[in-house]
Amino acid sequence: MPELVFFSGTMDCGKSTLALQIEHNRSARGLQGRIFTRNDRAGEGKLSSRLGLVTDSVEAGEGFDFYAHLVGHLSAGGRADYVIADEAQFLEPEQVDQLARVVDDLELDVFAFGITTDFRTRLFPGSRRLIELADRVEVLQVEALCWCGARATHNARTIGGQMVVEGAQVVVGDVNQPETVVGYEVLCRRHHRRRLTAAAARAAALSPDVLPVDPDGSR
Ligand SMILES: Nc1ncnc2c1ncn2[C@@H]1O[C@H](COP(=O)(O)OP(=O)(O)O)[C@@H](O)[C@H]1O
Ligand SMILES: Cc1cn([C@H]2C[C@H](O)[C@@H](COP(=O)(O)O)O2)c(=O)[nH]c1=O
Repeated sequence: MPELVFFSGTMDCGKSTLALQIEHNRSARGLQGRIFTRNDRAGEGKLSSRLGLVTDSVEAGEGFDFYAHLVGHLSAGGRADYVIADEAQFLEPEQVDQLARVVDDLELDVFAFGITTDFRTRLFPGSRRLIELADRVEVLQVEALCWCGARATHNARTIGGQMVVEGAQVVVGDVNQPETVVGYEVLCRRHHRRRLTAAAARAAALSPDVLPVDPDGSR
């Protein structure tokens, strides 16, 4: 039975790498995939991983119709054995519905990859719809880690090195960026709640201990 599978996790946990591996293993056996992405850091029409691998893809931008695209491709004599959709958090809910229809009506496996929640810990609309519709939701085996060593479960956005909790939901960016640009850092929930990034924790550790206040003012 074909399936809609959602591989989800934080930023930097290996989702795009897995997408490229699935593509590699299947194409090595003569299968042909249709690869889609949206707003990849490497640019339009690219699916890239931090391991340096990149492949061409179809940009599934605003209003793009997956079902119509695949029906058009197949009707024109094209082949499609499976579908990969990376950065799926950015998809519109209707586009996720189209992916489910691709599984059910065109009988193709669809592998979607995306981050679950945004920098404010809220579900992205595309991820929400995938959780609602997917046959399976898979959490990646490689753990991204918070600076404290705990499993990273949340994504923080930083501007000028400071964690922020206000701003547009979508700002394309990366982890390990210089302080001057918008960046991201993966954290455990405890440190996300306390807004304690690696830099903030370092600064706190370096600052001199605050002495207890002397109640009668004699010290
Ligand atoms: N220099 C490196 N050596 C080994 N592994 C690396 C290196 N750089 C990145 N990685 C691995 O790649 C992962 C990020 O992969 P990527 O597919 O780009 O993540 P995602 O799509 O989830 O954001 C990291 O978690 C790490 O495991
Ligand atoms: C948390 C968060 C992330 N983004 C952007 C930043 C990146 O361009 C992608 C995630 O890509 P990755 O391959 O999973 O690292 O999403 C965003 O726009 N808004 C957010 O809140």
